[in-house]
Amino acid sequence: MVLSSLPSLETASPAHICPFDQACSYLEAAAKELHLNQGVIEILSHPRKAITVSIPVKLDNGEVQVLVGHRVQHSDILGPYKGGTRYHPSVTLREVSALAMLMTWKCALLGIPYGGGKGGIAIDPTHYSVGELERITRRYTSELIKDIGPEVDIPAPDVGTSAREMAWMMDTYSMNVGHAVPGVVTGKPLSIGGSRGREMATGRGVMIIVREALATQGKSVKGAQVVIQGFGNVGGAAALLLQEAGAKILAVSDAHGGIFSPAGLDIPALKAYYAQNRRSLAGFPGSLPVTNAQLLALPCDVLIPAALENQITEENCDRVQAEMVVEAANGPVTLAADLALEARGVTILPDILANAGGVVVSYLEWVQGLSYLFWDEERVNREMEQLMVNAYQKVVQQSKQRQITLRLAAYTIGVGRVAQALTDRGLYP
Ligand SMILES: NC(=O)C1=CN([C@@H]2O[C@H](COP(=O)(O)OP(=O)(O)OC[C@H]3O[C@@H](n4cnc5c(N)ncnc54)[C@H](O)[C@@H]3O)[C@@H](O)[C@H]2O)C=CC1
Ligand SMILES: O=C(O)CCC(=O)C(=O)O
Repeated sequence: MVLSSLPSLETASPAHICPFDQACSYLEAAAKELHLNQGVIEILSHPRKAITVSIPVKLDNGEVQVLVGHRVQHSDILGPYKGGTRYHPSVTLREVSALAMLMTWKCALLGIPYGGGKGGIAIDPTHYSVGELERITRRYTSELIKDIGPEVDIPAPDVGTSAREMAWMMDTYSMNVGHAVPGVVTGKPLSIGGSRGREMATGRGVMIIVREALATQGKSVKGAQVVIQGFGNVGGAAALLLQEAGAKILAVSDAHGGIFSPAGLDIPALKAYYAQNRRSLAGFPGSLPVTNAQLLALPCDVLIPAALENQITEENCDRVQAEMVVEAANGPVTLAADLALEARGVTILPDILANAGGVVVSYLEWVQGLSYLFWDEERVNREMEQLMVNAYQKVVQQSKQRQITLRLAAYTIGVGRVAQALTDRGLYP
């Protein structure tokens, strides 16, 4: 699949910045630093397989709609393709391809035996009933039946999906092959072989990276002032766990806007309010409204974009006042903004490290499934923390040794491991 041959319409992400081109730029920078052979770079710049499917769905009112879904399998050099499934209107083949490539480097950086993949359907899930979402998910899974599996490609939740969709995927796959196959997805409910700790895992990993990064700078998470964009699975969990660790959460937001409190938000109370208030942050007692643009510009120690890509751009990065940006989302800082922030001395903890807690616990879920064992949450959290801290330390060490940014350091480790495996397997032509 040659991505450059895709229609030009596909190159336009919401912010008109192509996530796949950006992902390739980071790959090229890492390859240059590592003096990789051009043939290796060529191979790694292309997803191994990109699948686009039509998903006809009968709506509750009897109408038929045909949706578009993708699954991109970037690399399986180190193991089965692994990565989430996104339901969001901005989903395109190029976006999914970029996210699949990030998964390859993320899994390699964390030292887990997976390649990289990602999938998605271009829909706003809030516009569909639960029944419609189930039919959409089952049809999408059926279309991918020959391309996924516990040893082939293992989907997980991402934006707009959760354990519920993973259960539907697992059930559809299992019905098609004729027996239960829990290992075809991770992030599934506990009742069908999910892992304790998976729901909070990405947020927990973010908390660990914030804590470690502050400690490296001789600072403590206790009292650190934190601002978080996105209050979903990742942002919500990160807010809760960072507050538990002693940080003050000054502001949070979702797609509709945010709230701010100089005294710090009470996150458990806010979560209860959000659930009761039809998932609206507005009007939380003691808070002031902020727009997403204002939120990114609030003075704070740590800014955590935990929503979508291309949020901190060339246009708004001058207004960012945080001393540290921790990428809980995938690709929230554009390439141009990354360079500008680094030049100003802002520390950026890159996505492939900062949000890896989710895929690490997905891996632990898969390992528990393969060994027919269920660990308690303490063990899951402990094993995940060990892998996260280890990866963090390796990134810091690489950054110091090579005098490069933390992002380039993370990429050189991830890309370097995949390139080495590619060469050792003899796949280099
Ligand atoms: N769920 C997971 O385990 C993992 C997720 N990620 C990444 O974390 C990010 C968030 O994912 P989840 O929390 O799972 O998704 P989610 O669907 O649970 O939550 C997304 C949140 O972002 C908000 N949002 C959407 N557009 C926004 C905008 N323009 N401005 C501000 N907020 C906006 C939504 O309202 C929601 O609060 C994504 O980039 C995803 O790829 C990364 C690793 C694992
Ligand atoms: O848990 C997983 O397998 C994938 C998580 C994911 O999509 C991500 O890290 O971006």
